[in-house]
Amino acid sequence: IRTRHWRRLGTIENSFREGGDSRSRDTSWQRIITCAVLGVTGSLIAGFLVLHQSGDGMVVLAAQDETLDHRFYQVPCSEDYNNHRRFAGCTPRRCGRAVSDAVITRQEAEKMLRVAEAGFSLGGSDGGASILDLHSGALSMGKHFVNMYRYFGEKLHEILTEEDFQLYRELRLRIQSEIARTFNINASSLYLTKPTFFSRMNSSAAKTTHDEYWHPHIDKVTYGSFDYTSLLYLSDYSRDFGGGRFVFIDTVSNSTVEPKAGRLSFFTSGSENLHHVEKVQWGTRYAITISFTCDPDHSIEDPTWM
Ligand SMILES: O=C(O)CCC(=O)C(=O)O
Ligand SMILES: [Fe+2]
Repeated sequence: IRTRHWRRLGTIENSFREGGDSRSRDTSWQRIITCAVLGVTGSLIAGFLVLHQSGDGMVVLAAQDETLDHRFYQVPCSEDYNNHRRFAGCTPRRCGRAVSDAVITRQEAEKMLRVAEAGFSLGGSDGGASILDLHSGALSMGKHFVNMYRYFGEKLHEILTEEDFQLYRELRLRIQSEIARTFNINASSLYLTKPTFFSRMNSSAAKTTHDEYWHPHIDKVTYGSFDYTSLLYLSDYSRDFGGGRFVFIDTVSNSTVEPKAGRLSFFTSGSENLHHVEKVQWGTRYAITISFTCDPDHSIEDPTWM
């Protein structure tokens, strides 16, 4: 029902615009009909927004208890992309946010969750946020990071298998195709970039600034090379953890994507998509941030078993 409402909103917005144009052809009947149509569509939009707002006034783009095939919400692109080299066929011309529960299966997410749990079992932050980066080997450890490939050496073979790396690569490729399809760009002009990492968040008090995952930020500003950000969730909001919703911060109202195991959320990385993660209140939240750039100079290889 929600999906249908969402699609209908697009249609309503279009009819709104067409309604506006027709006002210039002004017979009084046309004006009366136009006013009536505007009134009805206005209340429908208001109704829609009420329907999709959670108790705290947040618009819910994707609720944990729904399964979405594909939902896209377009937003105007920011100027950020003009401050960097532009790449034809890749640099965003169409910006927005997408959510799909149909790209990655729950079983695949469960496998990745096991990889995350195994990796984090070797270390983890003293505060509320740990990261594990298969590319650089960075793993949170107490108040610092270690290079797990160097630190654990051969012992890692007992924890991370060749198969885990293969699955990671397979999911990454699928996500890349989905981004390309959604934003109408070439999948081959998109490159994996860093940082790309597993995250584990809980309600422990922050011990260093690295634990403060809840600050609003713009990925392109924070990480530079990002053009498209994707997030793959490995656990369920309200079942595995409380708080910890992903929030897009907009001028009129904020909107949330509630994490769900296997849910893929992706968006253009500029300031059109300012966001943050709410503080986790209880439980543990696992996700993977997989980032893409249009700039081949910033591309990184898939991690391999060294
Ligand atoms: O885990 C999330 O939902 C978002 C993480 C994030 O904003 C980031 O990695 O830049
Ligand atoms: Fe982010």
